[in-house]
Amino acid sequence: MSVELRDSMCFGCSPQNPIGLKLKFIHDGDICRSYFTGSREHEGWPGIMHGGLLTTLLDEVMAQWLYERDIMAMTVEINVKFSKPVPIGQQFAVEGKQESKKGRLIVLEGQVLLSDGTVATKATAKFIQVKNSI
Ligand SMILES: CCCCCCCC(=O)SCCNC(=O)CCNC(=O)[C@H](O)C(C)(C)COP(=O)(O)OP(=O)(O)OC[C@H]1O[C@@H](n2cnc3c(N)ncnc32)[C@H](O)[C@@H]1OP(=O)(O)O
Repeated sequence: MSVELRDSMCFGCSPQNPIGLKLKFIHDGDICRSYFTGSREHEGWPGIMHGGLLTTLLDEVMAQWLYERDIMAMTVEINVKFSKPVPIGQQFAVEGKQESKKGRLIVLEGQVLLSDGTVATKATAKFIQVKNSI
């Protein structure tokens, strides 16, 4: 990898960040997937995952999809549709995959899936490829 994340304090994935989400990723064909179980610290409305945190989770799996493929890119836009509440205390999956690429602009799609397979949240994000010097 061109940019070393080992010493990073990335809020999404660093194991060293004491207040981070400490996400781990599974690269399954053309999908990057992570699992998360929210607790009281992650709620907005009582018992429900905070939407901003769901957005962070989606942004992170999409960024990791790119990172796994040695593509250094930064999020420039993200659109999120929250269709169903995501309860805390129950594991859910967060997935990302590439939708298109044109020049430096890469569009990815993401979704949050509840344990019964229901799609609770959908996202589309635009990333711009940057030089390997973030
Ligand atoms: C892997 C572990 C880390 C995971 C982290 C999770 C992901 C993140 O949170 S990233 C952090 C949040 N994002 C940021 O901070 C990005 C802030 N933005 C920037 O720094 C700059 O916009 C940057 C560097 C991305 C691009 O700047 P720059 O290189 O000057 O590009 P710029 O000329 O503005 O745009 C490049 C092209 O993209 C296009 N473009 C830019 N934004 C958009 C957009 N929103 N929609 C469509 N096209 C766009 C431009 O029109 C331009 O097109 P063309 O080349 O045809 O003229």
